[in-house]
Formats: sequence, C-alpha cells, structure tokens
Amino acid sequence: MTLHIPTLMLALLLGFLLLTLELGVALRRLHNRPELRSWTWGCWALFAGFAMLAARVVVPVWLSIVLGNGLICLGILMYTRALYRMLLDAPLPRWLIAAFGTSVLGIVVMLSWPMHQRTAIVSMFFVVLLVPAVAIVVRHGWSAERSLRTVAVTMGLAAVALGVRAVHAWLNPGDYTDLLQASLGQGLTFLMSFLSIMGAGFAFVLAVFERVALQMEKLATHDGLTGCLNRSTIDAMLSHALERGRRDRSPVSFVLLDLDHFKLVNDQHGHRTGDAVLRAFARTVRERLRASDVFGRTGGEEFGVVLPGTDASGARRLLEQVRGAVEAMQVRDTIGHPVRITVSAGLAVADPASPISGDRLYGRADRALYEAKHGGRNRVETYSGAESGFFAQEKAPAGAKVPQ
Ligand SMILES: Nc1nc2c(ncn2[C@@H]2O[C@H](COP(=O)(O)OP(=O)(O)OP(=O)(O)O)[C@@H](O)[C@H]2O)c(=O)[nH]1
Repeated sequence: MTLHIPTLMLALLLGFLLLTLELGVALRRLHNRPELRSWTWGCWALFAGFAMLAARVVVPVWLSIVLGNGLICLGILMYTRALYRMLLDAPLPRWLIAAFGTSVLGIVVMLSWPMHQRTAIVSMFFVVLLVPAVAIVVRHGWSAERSLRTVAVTMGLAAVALGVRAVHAWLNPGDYTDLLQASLGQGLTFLMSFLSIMGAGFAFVLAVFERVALQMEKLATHDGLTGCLNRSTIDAMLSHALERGRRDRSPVSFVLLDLDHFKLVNDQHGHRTGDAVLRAFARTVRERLRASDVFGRTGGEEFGVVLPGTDASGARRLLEQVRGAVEAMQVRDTIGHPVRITVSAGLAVADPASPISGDRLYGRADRALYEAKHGGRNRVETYSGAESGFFAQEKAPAGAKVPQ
C-alpha cells in the first residue's frame, strides 16, 4: 500500500481551511478571547504552510521549503502561545521564541542538504516546538477543561509521529527523495503528524467553549466583586437547606451580615478601597466556614450565610468569631492608611419541628440585623419573635466571651 501525498495534502488543506473558518465564526462571538485569536492565527499559518508546501509545483522549491516549513513552525508556536494565554495568562517564554527563530534559520541553512536529512531535522524542530505545548497542558490544564486533555493527547501524538518520521527519514533515504513521493512510511508519518495537529485544533475550540460556558454559569450564580454566591443562588440554597433540615430533623441557621457605616469607608477612602474591604471581608468570613455552609452577597455591603445542621448557640459562636476577625481585619487604602471596619449580624434559626419558608427566615434574620444596628452595631442579634419559640433568644454584648 502506498499513500498519495498530494491527495493527503489536499485533505489536510481542506481540513485546516474548515478549522480556520470554524474559528473565524467562533471569534465573531468571542472576539475578546486572546487565546482563541492566537489559535486562529496559528491555523492560518498552518494552512498557509501546507499550501506553500503543496505549491512547490508552481513556485521555486527553495521558497516552498522555507515558507512552508517556517509557517508550520509559526503555526505550532501560535498554538503554544494560545495555551500559555489560556492556562497561565502569560506571554510565550523568550526561549521558545528563540527556538522558533533557530528553527527558521536552520531551515534556510539546510536548503542544500539531501531531502531525507532535511526532513529528519525539520521534523525534530516541529517536535521541539510541540513538546512545550503538551507539557503546559499536562502541568496546568489537565484538571481544567476536559477538551484540553484531547489537545494534549493529539499534540503529543503529533510529536511522537514527527519523531518517528525523523528517525524513519534518517534511516530510509530512499523514501524521502521528494516531498510528494508516494511511499508508505513517508505517507503514514505525514498523515499522523498533521492530522493530530488538526485534531488538536478542533479540541481547542471545544475547550474554549467549555471555559466560556463555565464562566457564564459562574457569572449567573456568583458575585463578580467578591467571588461569593449571589442573591438568587443564596435564596435557592436556603430553600434547599431548609428542605433537607426538615427531612433530617436538624436546625438550619440563617445569618445576615452587614458592614457598619460602610458609606463612610467609601466617602473617606474612595470606592476602590471600599471594594477592597468587601473582598477582604468575604475572604475573612469564608475562611471560617465549613464546606457545607453557604455564603453569598445579598446586595451592597450585605451578605447572607446559610449554616445547615447548626443551632443558635453554634451559629452565635461562629458569628462572634467572624465579628472579632472582621474587627481585627487589616486593610489599607490606596495611600496606605489603615481602614477599620466592623460588622453587625442578624441570626434566625429554623426549627425542624415547625417548618418555615426561606423568605420568612430571611425576614427574621433581617429584623435581627435591624436590632443589631439599632443596638449599637458591631454585634450579633438573634431573632426572638413569638414564632421562634424553639430556640431561646441569646444576646451577647460586643466582644463578650462566648462559651466554647
Ligand atoms: N465600594 C463599594 N461600595 C458599595 C458597593 N455596594 C454598595 N456600596 C456602598 O455601600 C454603602 C451602603 O451605605 P448604607 O446603606 O448607608 O449603609 P452603611 O453606611 O453601611 O450604614 P449601616 O449599614 O447603617 O451601618 C453605600 O455608600 C453604597 O454606595 C460596592 O460594590 N462597592
């Protein structure tokens, strides 16, 4: 069996054209994704590179060799650049750019060499440029988007096939007297190498879409500034926790946390400092919660916490810790001045014996928060309305020692 190289090349050209068109369509919607732009340029370079290799019947052979192989090197480099952007948000390392420059120089220097030696060494140049792309996905992207694994595997396959091609060419000069020569060894290695690179191209598009879908999901459920859940997600999680608490016959605590005199922070130190305080506050609270607790921003400088399986005394203990930690928080404004902040908390507890809706529990926590604000701020108050008889009201002055 022999493989007809011009036909393979035509198939590869059509494949890369299809991929490039697909990327062009994707880019119209996702034009702010530098990794996709880089990958698209890589595809154009690969497409042009193969076109140049195929065009040696009409253009001078030296031009076809230099431009064809140089553009393929550039295409692989752009693929790697896209992966650096996507996974590390970093530019290409200088040594990789130097490796690309050396490869192109090598291609020019080897123009007069026999075809089999040139094929072997140029294939190794491709391998050198492919390996960092595989390594970066294995090290930094293996547990990210699943399609990235396909990118790593296909690019790894391409590197192996090109390595085999290099050895095969070196050992079988007769099969490599001309690029378009029909031979099984040259045909198979050529096909494997460049089909794999094309496969990586399609997998990368899927990986970008996977990432965009995850980011959209996060945007819909999370608060952009603090990274915690948003109001609608908190509401849904509270209803879910109450339902579970009823089934398991365990209490559920709900807390509203509100920063005290936050307007003053904005007025005195500026909005950017206000934002930094909100982020530091979210971090401080999150550090003290269990994995099963739910924490989110309900609006402005107000946050909600759902504590499943936690009664009033457990919740108060936690809230006093949070209150103390927020008081001790060290945030500096843009010119280095310390910013002090305190937090008030309103707690309401759902008794599994008397079911309550999420909305009503929220309302109770809000009333407790109102009491905390009017009682002097920097304190924790527990809802003590007639309906909440199961859990006794517990009040502790700011800074009071809480029983462990
Ligand atoms: N920097 C920043 N400020 C915000 C954000 N959301 C809301 N705010 C500000 O938070 C402040 C809330 O002010 P108020 O509702 O008067 O509450 P407060 O000053 O904390 O007073 P008390 O709650 O009564 O202690 C307003 O100045 C809002 O502009 C945000 O995302 N970033």
